[in-house]
Amino acid sequence: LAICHGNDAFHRAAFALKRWLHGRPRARLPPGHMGLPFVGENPALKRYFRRERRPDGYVHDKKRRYGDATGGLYRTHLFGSPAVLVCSPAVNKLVLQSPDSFGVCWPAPDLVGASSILNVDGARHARLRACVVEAVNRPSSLRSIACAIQPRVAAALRTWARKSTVTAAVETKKVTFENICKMFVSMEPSPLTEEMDAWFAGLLGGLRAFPLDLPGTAFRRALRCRRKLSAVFRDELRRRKDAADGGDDLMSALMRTEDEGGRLLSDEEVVDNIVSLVLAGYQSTAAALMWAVYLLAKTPHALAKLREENDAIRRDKNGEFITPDDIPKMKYTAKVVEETLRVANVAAMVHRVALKDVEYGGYTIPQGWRVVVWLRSLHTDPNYYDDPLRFNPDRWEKPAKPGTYQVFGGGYRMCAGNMLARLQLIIMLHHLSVGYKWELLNPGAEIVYIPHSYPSDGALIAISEL
Ligand code: HEM
Repeated sequence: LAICHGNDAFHRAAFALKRWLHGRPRARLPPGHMGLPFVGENPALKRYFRRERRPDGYVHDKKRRYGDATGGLYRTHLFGSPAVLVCSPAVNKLVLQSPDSFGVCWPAPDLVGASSILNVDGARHARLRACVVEAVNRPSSLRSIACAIQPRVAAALRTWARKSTVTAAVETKKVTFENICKMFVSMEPSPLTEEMDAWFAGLLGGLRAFPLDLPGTAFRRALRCRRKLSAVFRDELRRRKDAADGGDDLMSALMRTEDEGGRLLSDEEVVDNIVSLVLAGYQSTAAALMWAVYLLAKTPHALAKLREENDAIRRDKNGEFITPDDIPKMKYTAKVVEETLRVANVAAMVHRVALKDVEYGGYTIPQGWRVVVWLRSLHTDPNYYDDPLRFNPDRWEKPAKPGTYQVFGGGYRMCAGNMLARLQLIIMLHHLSVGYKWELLNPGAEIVYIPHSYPSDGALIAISEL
């Protein structure tokens, strides 16, 4: 305890000295605690997530201890850096929508890719973002994507039923990866894509690990996986250029992207972005699909309503696949999608760094400190959602209170694939609800929250055709 207090006092003193030297002695840090030297509150965070299995307890206990009057700001030390944790609609908005004050901050930028959309700022970011949004998030592109991915989803579900017992987490990953390979680089499943899947898992493991480039570390392995993935995509790029075959997918859209001076993206930029786009869109979507399967199995009345709506659509369509034109009619399905995303909290938090001292509510977020935007605490706060841990699609009869629904982040870096993620959920919910019945084999399986939230058995289900 004495060491903790000593560490906190040290950081407060360093802050006070700096403010005093800058002639602003009255500036205050938000309330909170810096935890242990070097590791900060990481062990406490792990305890809440891993041992106590109540991830929201970390923020709720801070609110209880230091009060709500802070406006949702708490000082801490997380992921190797002094940090301010933010967790209210107003302050989240400030952080996510102020590019001049808060920049992107990845623990390992090399793994993400130096010229990736996730890493760059300013005009470069805007240019890449426009390209990605155009290629995967606009109604015109979603129409062709719906055609391309639906047969695979329908076939995957038939395979699940043939096996009769499957682990939803494994199967949703498989079908999502196959679809992403198809949409982004026109690759069909092959032994190579299977290897790539394992390399992406290695890459993701490194992003979550301490960035220590030593033999045997997850980080070293992730660097190796990234190099292999870059080599595969570089070969594909070269092949397209040699054959003068641009293709019609996300890679081709990146290959056509120009800056104001008419300069095309370099090969490195295309490759960096393809790697990070797969990374951004793959496991997140797969996890959301798995949670939909899980939550519906636990909520039969919601599944019955979903089935009723989708049966009617199927009858209207005479067995043809759905298109984005059908989506406005799928009102209950849309509620299931939003509620799944709210409860699943696939992206629990996002990270920024303060580019300058920022004042908010009488406190200072110091320049250079990490800012952890705790998205999930909004979605599990009873002030914003009645009985927040209950899966209740009907709650979407009314829209969420402003600023309290941030499953895709917000502002100029809000998820560039949010409509694509929603479309994939809608397509799977449609085919699953009209064609199959399923039940959880371990309904009481514990929920684990590290490295991300999922039932400990991966949602093992028995599934058969209706
Ligand atoms: C359920 C699935 C998904 C969830 C929960 C999710 C969540 C998020 C969140 C919270 C952010 C904001 C990160 C930040 O502010 O730093 C983000 C950014 C991003 N996401 Fe998603 N995402 C999902 C699916 C996808 C898909 C399918 C794509 C496909 C391309 C995608 C591409 C991106 C990109 C490119 C960004 C960075 C945007 C930018 O910096 O301008 N995401 N996502």
